[in-house]
Amino acid sequence: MAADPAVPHPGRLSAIDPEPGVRKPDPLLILDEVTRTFGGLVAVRVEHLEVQRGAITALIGPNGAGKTTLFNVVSGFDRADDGRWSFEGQPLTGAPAHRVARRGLVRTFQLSRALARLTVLENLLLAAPGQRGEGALPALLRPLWRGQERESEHRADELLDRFRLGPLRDDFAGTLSGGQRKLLELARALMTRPVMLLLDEPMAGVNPALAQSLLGHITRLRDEGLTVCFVEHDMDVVMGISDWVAVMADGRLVAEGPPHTIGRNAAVVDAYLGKRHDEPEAADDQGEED
Ligand SMILES: Nc1ncnc2c1ncn2[C@@H]1O[C@H](COP(=O)(O)OP(=O)(O)OP(=O)(O)O)[C@@H](O)[C@H]1O
Repeated sequence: MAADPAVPHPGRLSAIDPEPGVRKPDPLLILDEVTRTFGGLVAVRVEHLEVQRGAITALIGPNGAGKTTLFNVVSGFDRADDGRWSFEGQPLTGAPAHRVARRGLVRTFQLSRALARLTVLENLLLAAPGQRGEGALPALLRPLWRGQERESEHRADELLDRFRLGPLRDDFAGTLSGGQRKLLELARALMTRPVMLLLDEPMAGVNPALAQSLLGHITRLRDEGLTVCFVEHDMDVVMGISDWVAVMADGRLVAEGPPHTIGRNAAVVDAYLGKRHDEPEAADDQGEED
């Protein structure tokens, strides 16, 4: 992927007011009044959020803040109760996952048990666009698909080289280490040449050496023009690679800003410390398993 000169450098974000819901110079994803409730619990209530094109945005917040639910809603794996969102200037509200992915907004998933039983290469080919089904029409179109399959395999090999997974091409995905699985998840998401990636805790379970390499891969993808939004608990990772940080607490967007401003933001300190003060240590001892 070549760098697109039309993409404003993410550094331009540093000139923006660090306010929740602030307008961005080139928003790729825009959310308005997005609400998701579970029974009486309001898991997400985001009034306005813009994600800048070509930047790495970290979505942080204490446990239960609504980060994953927001990812699920936007990527079409869950439904919102209310709200609107658009991607590249076109409405995306309520679109199912496969249509969201086709529009170029792709999220990574942890390797499932079923995928662990396939080889690394098969995992990538399964993520390729236009996977064919069974039946008469597929049989008729087979010659067309051969070309597409060659193209998918070529793309898969490019990605395996890029992430240094080439030697593991024919190994079962289930035999990979935690870090290698994360690389495979990233490679799978890139098979469709997305415009924006949603990564849920990309560093979880990755050893420090591979974490550095993974961070390098993510920043290089950003430098090539990809927009990245990721949920992460590790603040070193957030500080290390993000251009912008959005903070959720109790379903709401409570703060936004460049990474260096976030630690001293009162709403962020409240969100994290308030949570701990609300939950006395004794409660942990009596708590149920989750
Ligand atoms: N399917 C569900 N059914 C009921 N409640 C849910 C469901 N999914 C999420 N919740 C609740 O919604 C709230 C937000 O959860 P969510 O997982 O989005 O938070 P999070 O910020 O991603 O947390 P973590 O950092 O711990 O993953 C939590 O109170 C959670 O218990």
